[in-house]
Amino acid sequence: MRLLKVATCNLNQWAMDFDCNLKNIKESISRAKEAGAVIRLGPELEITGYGCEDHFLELDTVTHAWECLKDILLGDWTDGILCSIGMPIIRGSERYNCQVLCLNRKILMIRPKMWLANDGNYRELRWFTTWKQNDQLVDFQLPNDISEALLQKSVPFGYGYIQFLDTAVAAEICEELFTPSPPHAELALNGVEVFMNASGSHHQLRKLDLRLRAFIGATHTRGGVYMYSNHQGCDGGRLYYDGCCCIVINGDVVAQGSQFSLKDVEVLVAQIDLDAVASLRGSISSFQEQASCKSKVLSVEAPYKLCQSFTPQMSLSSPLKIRYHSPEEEIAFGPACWLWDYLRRSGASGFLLPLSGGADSSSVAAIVGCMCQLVVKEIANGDEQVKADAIRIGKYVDGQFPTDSKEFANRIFYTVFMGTENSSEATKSRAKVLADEIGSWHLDVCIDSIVSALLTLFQKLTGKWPRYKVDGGSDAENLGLQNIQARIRMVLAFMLASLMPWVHKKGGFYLVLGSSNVDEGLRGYLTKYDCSSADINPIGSISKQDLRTFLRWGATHLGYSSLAEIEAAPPTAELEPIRSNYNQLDEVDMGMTYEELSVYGRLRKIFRCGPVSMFQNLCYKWGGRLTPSEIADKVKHFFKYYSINRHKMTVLTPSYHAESYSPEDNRFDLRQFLYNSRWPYQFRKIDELVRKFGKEKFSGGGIGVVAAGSDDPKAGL
Ligand SMILES: Nc1ncnc2c1ncn2[C@@H]1O[C@H](COP(=O)(O)OP(=O)(O)OC[C@H]2O[C@@H]([n+]3cccc(C(=O)O)c3)[C@H](O)[C@@H]2O)[C@@H](O)[C@H]1O
Ligand SMILES: Nc1ncnc2c1ncn2[C@@H]1O[C@H](COP(=O)(O)OP(=O)(O)OP(=O)(O)O)[C@@H](O)[C@H]1O
Ligand SMILES: NC(=O)CC[C@H](N)C(=O)O
Repeated sequence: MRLLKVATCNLNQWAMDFDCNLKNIKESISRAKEAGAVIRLGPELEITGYGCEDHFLELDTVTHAWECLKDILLGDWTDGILCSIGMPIIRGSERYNCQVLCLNRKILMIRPKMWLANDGNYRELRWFTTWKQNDQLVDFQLPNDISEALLQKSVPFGYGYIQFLDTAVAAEICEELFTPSPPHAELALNGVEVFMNASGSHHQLRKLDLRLRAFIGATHTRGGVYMYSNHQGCDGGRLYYDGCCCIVINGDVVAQGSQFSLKDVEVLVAQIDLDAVASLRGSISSFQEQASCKSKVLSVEAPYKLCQSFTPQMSLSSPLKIRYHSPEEEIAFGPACWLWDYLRRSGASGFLLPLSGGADSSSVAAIVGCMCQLVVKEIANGDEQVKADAIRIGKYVDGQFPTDSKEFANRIFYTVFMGTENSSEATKSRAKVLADEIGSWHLDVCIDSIVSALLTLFQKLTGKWPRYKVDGGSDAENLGLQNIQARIRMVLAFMLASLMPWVHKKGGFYLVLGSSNVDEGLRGYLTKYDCSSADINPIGSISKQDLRTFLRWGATHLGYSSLAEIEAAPPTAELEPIRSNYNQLDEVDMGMTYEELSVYGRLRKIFRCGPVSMFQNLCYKWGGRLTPSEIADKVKHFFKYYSINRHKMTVLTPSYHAESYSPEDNRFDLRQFLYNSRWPYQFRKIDELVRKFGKEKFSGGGIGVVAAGSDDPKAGL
């Protein structure tokens, strides 16, 4: 037997905070060594943090990364353990995203990334170039001060593996695994038994199985040990890196780390028998055949042994049943962990949420409640960092710390209901009941006097007093009156967020939370610069449908029973007067249901449909119950409002990225914001198709879109 103990980790790095990152790296190495591991794998670009973006263009960033690496190599961290450490490296005039493989205070090899992540949220080609000389390992001259400090002049740089005396080990960097022709395939034929995948990969709902299937697929039919390490947490942007470090052998997961956690460092260790890899490979004839005529990959010799032979002191890690979170849990825990990182790193004293008692703001309130529960739980589990952060943010004194999530929420979470004459008692009371269940500091204010002050001013200016439509007013008057209420709420929310800490003698400021969902954004069913404008939004890329199932789940699993009643109520903006024969309803206002919006959203973004192909697909999907002409009207209606309102996406509050159909304009869904909203060419083509096929019967088929849940097979692996 060749017994090998390996360690991988989830690290909560913060882009550009070198001290924080170095501390976490050292902690993970220490824990790996304590556990007796001889390999330690860390996440991609772990020294700088993954999300540095244009900071990678600064020479300082690369220099500081070398300084941190030098610090690690001058200590005893790498004694007896192969450490794979991620950092940017400049060679000549090219900048690479690299894994630096170190052992016994020396660098054995530098492996630059060959296939960069460059779609969706990723833009690695903006900062790095790919390593293209796959048949070369070149000599890399270490920077002078590193070279002097380590007494090492140069190191092999390029694509290859490290040949130890008893096994072969290679890096495969994040996206490389997901390419059509991944390096591990030929590395396995070259005898590499251990693959180390350093990753910077973000959370997206319902995606974990794609990632796990890739690790399993990589080793199931060709044998091997697959180690995966990832960042975990908010490293300064909209993404939540969702950890899930794991170790897989021959297609079996033998160690699986957490997906959502408040821990800064999580180390996972497994003990495996490499003879199981050799034995599997030896039993597959096709593997033997391909290995015997493989194209050769270069290697670096390392005259060390990593394995132990058969000994009673070691046990073997056995296959685990993979744990998946339900989508409802993902909505609760992902944004909750992201919010915690944001809060503790922003210097704020808490959150303030305009709580309407409707589904969206109540979902945000529930997520903050969930965050408070996680904090209390983690402190009870002995996490000193979470405890220190919670004491600082909650302003606990005399050795006190949070032991009850409601009490903690009361210190750091403010909710405010801002009613008008159009608000119902039902929503006002739902907001209050939910706030009580969560424990937030709840305020209830009536803003009618501010609305009428503005209208009085307007009357003085123009001599006019606008009326609602139900009272005989025009569309413009009706919209104007709604938008005043909505925008006053935003101004008041920011005022309270800056002054309430002073009122409560706390100092600091509160972060204003936004609560518009992905569908409202897509349709533009929100007032620009109203309460949808906030500091951050944990649900900005989650669909209404997913939020509704989350609310039902939260009523029992988070213990906030009022969420069930909130979910059951029909969505309404309550910006127009309620009359015996009129009640403003979202879906009536929008001219489409939230379910339809989800379908349009997925077809537009995930399946890259323009108006014509969306129409064609929907003819197959909905053709059984709607005529082509009805479908054409729906598609045109959607594209008209999507394009009229696209400008609102340019000022969307920064939101947790959770959904691949997000219309977020700043980073993810890059499009123009001034459209010809009549789409004359495209709509004419649709009309031609309606004329041609208007009487035909369509049934079944189309792109496999369901309202929620179906997704791009590739996005956000
Ligand atoms: N192409 C363009 N490029 C840049 N800016 C453009 C623009 N077209 C209009 N604009 C600007 O945008 C303004 C129109 O947008 P906006 O002011 O948002 O107003 P608007 O979209 O007309 O109205 C807001 C809609 O959101 C609905 N709503 C539903 C639920 C809740 C809430 C809420 O707020 O709580 C609101 C409300 O019922 C109404 O239908 C124009 O007055 C103009 O200033
Ligand atoms: N009466 C209110 N009190 C406090 N905040 C409100 C009130 N009405 C609306 N808001 C805030 O404005 C946001 C946008 O209002 P809108 O009516 O569109 O709600 P929504 O997006 O349907 O969300 P919700 O389901 O929370 O009502 C809400 O999410 C909420 O944060
Ligand atoms: N950092 C990367 O290479 C990311 C790759 C891939 N798209 C992912 O989400 O995992």
